[in-house]
Amino acid sequence: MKPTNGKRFGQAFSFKKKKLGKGLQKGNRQKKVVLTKSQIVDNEIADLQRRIDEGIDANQIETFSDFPLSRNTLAGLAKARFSKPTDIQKQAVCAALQARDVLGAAKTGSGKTLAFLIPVLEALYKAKTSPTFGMAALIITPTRELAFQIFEVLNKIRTAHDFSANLIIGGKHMWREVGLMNSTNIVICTPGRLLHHLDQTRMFNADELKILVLDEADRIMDSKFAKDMDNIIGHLPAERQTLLFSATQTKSVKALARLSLKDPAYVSVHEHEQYSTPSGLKQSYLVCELQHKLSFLYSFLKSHPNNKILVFLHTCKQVRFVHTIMKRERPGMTVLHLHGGLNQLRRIEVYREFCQKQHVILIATDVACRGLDFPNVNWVVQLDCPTDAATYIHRAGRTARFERNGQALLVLLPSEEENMVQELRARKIPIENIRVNNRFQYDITGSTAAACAENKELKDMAERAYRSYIFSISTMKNKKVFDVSKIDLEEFAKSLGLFLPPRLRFLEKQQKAKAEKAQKQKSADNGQKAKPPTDDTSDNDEDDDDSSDGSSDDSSSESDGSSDESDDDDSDESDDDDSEESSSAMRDSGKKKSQKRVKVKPEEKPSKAGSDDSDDNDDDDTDDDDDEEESSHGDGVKEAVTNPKSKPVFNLGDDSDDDAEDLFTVKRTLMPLRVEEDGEMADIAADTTEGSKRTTKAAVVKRMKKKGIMANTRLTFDDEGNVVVDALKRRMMGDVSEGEDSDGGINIGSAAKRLRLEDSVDKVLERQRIKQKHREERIKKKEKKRAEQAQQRRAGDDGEEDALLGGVDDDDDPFKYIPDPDKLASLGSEESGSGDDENADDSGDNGDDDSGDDGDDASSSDEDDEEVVPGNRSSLEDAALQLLQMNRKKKT
Ligand SMILES: Nc1ncnc2c1ncn2[C@@H]1O[C@H](COP(=O)(O)OP(=O)(O)OP(=O)(O)O)[C@@H](O)[C@H]1O
Repeated sequence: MKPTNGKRFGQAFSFKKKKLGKGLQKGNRQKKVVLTKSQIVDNEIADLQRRIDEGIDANQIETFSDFPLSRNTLAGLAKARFSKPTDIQKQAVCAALQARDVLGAAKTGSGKTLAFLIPVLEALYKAKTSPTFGMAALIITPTRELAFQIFEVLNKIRTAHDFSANLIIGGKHMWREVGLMNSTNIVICTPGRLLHHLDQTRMFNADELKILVLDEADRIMDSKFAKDMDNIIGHLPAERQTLLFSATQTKSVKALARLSLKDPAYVSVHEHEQYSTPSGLKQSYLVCELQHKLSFLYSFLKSHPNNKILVFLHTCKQVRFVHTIMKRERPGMTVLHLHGGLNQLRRIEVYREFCQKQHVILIATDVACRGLDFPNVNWVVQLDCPTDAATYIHRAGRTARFERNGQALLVLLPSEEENMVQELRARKIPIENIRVNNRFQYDITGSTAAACAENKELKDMAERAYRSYIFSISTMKNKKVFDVSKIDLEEFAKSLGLFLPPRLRFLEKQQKAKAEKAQKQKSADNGQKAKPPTDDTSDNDEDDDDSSDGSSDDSSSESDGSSDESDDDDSDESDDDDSEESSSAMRDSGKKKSQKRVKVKPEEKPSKAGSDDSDDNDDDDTDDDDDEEESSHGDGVKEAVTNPKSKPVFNLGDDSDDDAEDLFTVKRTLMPLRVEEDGEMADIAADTTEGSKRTTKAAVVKRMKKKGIMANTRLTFDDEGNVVVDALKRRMMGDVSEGEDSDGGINIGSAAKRLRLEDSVDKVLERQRIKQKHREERIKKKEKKRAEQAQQRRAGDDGEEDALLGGVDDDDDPFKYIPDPDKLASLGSEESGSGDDENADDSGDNGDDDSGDDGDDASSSDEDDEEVVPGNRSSLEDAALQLLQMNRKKKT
């Protein structure tokens, strides 16, 4: 019997023909059973489940088709050219297909991504997820780049499935993501952004979630993300499958309990191997002083020209600076940088560029340390010591991936060597010590200093890099390895091109809090009475307040030191930047200047300094408040100034706290002295320093605006203290000064323009002033000469003498011979053209003479003035010239 709807039947039949194979077709030809697509899927799922229930032996698996996987997944894998599963894939996929929670651990580059992506596709397929279903799978990673990479792998293998997938990683407009969230089956995200959506996006929920994956699970479950993760987990249904993967898997019961895993399968394929790092990875370390690191890096890059090199540093600010310096030094390869401070687009661009290029250097924070699968990296250089062995493993694992070879080099400070190497060896990391051949070393310290000297921006970068590094070291948990007291700050600053080490307030605070704590402990131990109420006690109270706003608590401020992985990049010391810039700018002016300034300080408070000296040996000193520190630094300052090398190293131990404080406060004492010159600015600065509170530049500008003080203006005062308004200057300046400030603050562009103009106006006026002075001198000389002549004549002729003397003495005005300008007004109007010419000439002169008003110029213009002496010319000429003089006088 022919089907009523031939077309439909034909479709169904041809589909059946295609899907069911020849044997089945023959058998069914008579019955002609029509299966819908949905039924075929159901049958396939049932068949897969049956195979799974029968049991899968990971050891029997050779190819992906040996797994009970859906045809679509197998097609995707084949299309992406994955045929043989790796060890972790065999084990983890088997466990996950049995719907178990999985804790997967395997060496870096061993294929963990596929080990969780395959179960994700299968879980969704079995749940018959359609694009409108909502979020059924959630993959959480610590970084955006890793999320992006997973998304790309997923896109390769999901081609035959029709699940929707999307990246939710921030850096895009929220509203765009909102649209995506509700129509996406597989969401790949970073924790912060996901939480944002879970909390704020209407209609978005995770009720249909089938499978949760945490890639780099140990990182995601550690303290940095703990809060976010707890909140996220609160939004997820309890009934779900959970897969955790990492090269350094967490076994923390506490962390796992938070995820409520149910009888998880612990899959650790390399647990019993001799080493925890890939066999193709050759690892070595060398010891290098901090101040030589930059030169070492440059030497290394120069000596490995045709390589792909990944360099790790602690903080974004270091990365920015080192990247700029390396680019300037031109090591012969493209230099890229990657860190959390870059915008999303740039991050992805850099990631792609580094993947694509063969000979390239990438300087990065730990944002690039986990999971990223850069192809063919030859070297991983850890220029800053990793926070712990796990970070080392992840960083080094960016090379020697999936059966390839690679080299990892770790650079350690002498103070880091012993404990770090011990820690690495305890984690089964084979690492050997190598030495640098100094013959092949370049030294870029000089060129870095020169670059910083000529480029303010670079110098600021260097300062930030300096601070952020010290901050990261001082907040590291592992105090055995990271000891800020062992850093030679002065030398380190020099190596970054800085003349003097920038001030480190967070360290001061830390020290203060530490000392306070120690003192409290000490007095508690001794059962001593509290100190008698002196100035000190009130000071201590202030200290308590101070320390409460931040770093007093060591443990709370401790971190892993690196500003990196998540999207909240270096929040670290950035607060200091603004407020410290002013002090750093001051330090630019050099040691000589600072010597002058700091010497003043002890004289200002001699008695206090003296009293503090007496306490110097007392541990209590370290509890003193800011004022006392300043005074007590009097001697320390002198010492530091006369012998800058005397205390190059901070010693944070009890005995040497004083020394460290001395060095710190060298900079602090400079602060008020610098601003004293600036009139009212001094008040502001004094206000801000008095209470030991630092204000930012922005705050100072605000206050200046409030007080109506114009920035970059010079006020001149007369003897009575009244402001002298230079009318001529105003006129010459025109209305440029009016446009100086914009509503939003100082307009740097117009301020600079105005200053330039002001400068040239000053030059013109100065030239006028000098001319005038010379003129007056000449006139005086002539008067004197005339008086002498008159005296001589008087000797011979009394009558004549009277007349002459009367001519001089009757009137003190030396310009008596100049006609009344009003009388000459009409003449002047006729001659005004010549006056203008004169002006034009003057301005022309000045225009040429940028170098200012040296003697030559003055004399050359004086030649013209010689002719202005009255009496040598006709009365008309004289009058015109006198008028000119009048014009000039008026102007000045
Ligand atoms: N079965 C496979 N066949 C061929 N290549 C594979 C296979 N599985 C993974 N790879 C390749 O191995 C490389 C490393 O894979 P992957 O990034 O998943 O490693 P990983 O274990 O997650 O590393 P890490 O611990 O650094 O995150 C990738 O380039 C990937 O394409």
